[in-house]
Amino acid sequence: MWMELLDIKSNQVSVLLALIKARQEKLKKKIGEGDNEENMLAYVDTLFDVELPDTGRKLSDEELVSLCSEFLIGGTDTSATTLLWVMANLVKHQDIQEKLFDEINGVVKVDEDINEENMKKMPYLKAVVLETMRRHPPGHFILPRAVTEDAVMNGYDIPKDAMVNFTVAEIGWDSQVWEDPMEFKPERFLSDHDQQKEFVFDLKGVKEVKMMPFGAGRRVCPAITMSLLHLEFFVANLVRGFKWALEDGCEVDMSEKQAFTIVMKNPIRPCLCPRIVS
Ligand code: HEM
Repeated sequence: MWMELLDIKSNQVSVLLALIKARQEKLKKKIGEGDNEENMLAYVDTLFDVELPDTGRKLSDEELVSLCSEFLIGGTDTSATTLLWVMANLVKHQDIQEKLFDEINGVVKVDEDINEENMKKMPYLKAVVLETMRRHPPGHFILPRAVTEDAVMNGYDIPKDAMVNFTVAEIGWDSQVWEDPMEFKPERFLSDHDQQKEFVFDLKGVKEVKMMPFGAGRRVCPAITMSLLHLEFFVANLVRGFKWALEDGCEVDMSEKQAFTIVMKNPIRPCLCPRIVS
């Protein structure tokens, strides 16, 4: 098992390090100066000159690989899994899919594309994505935290240096906070929605933590805004273009399976029917 893990790690290093080194060389030689691609700042570029505060040393090759793969893994599987859960719920709840389709159609003109501006006028779309993240957070734990001093919480002693984990899914399923927590009801996010203002939910838990699919505190996911935007964009386009359903007699199986994230044990195999908007 341990040898297998080391093997995977060494494969990861050999694939990513070649790309990282190629990028570093390109930057050094300033090949293609003036062309757009080279003027773009890549995530890895920001790591080359980092000096660690304690020792002043630069990041090692292995550390560069770890940081880049964290970014790639953290940014792909999470969004893909969430998208699958959204679509599964829309297939299961055809009424919700139709309501979302009507919202999109009411906002976007026939010859217009969906964009960031018109998505701001789609509170139900945002509610569908948030409800999916509450009911099916792709990660059931966030990164563990270390306790820096002895503490007492709710009568429990938490000693210094203890490791604390957060049960993300259970927080979002708490029946004292959410009515019918296991039901998929996007409307719950619209109850406080003031039509005059843009729909904002305290997802970072700044005032109170009601769910935490992106974590919380200073290590909260740095890509919240971008990933919500991506998800909303994908969902809006998929629903606008097609009616999503299963073959007659088939049912959506919402069972979960632990992979890198919590995925569908039996992913949906939907039938897509192009929507004709007139
Ligand atoms: C649905 C999409 C996503 C979900 C649910 C998600 C969730 C999370 C969670 C739970 C954490 C740990 C936060 C904590 O411990 O408090 C995290 C960290 C992180 N996420 Fe995301 N994430 C998503 C998308 C992305 C994307 C698209 C990127 C990058 C392009 C990304 C990059 C990162 C990075 C770099 C960290 C580590 C931050 C740190 O260590 O300080 N995530 N994410």
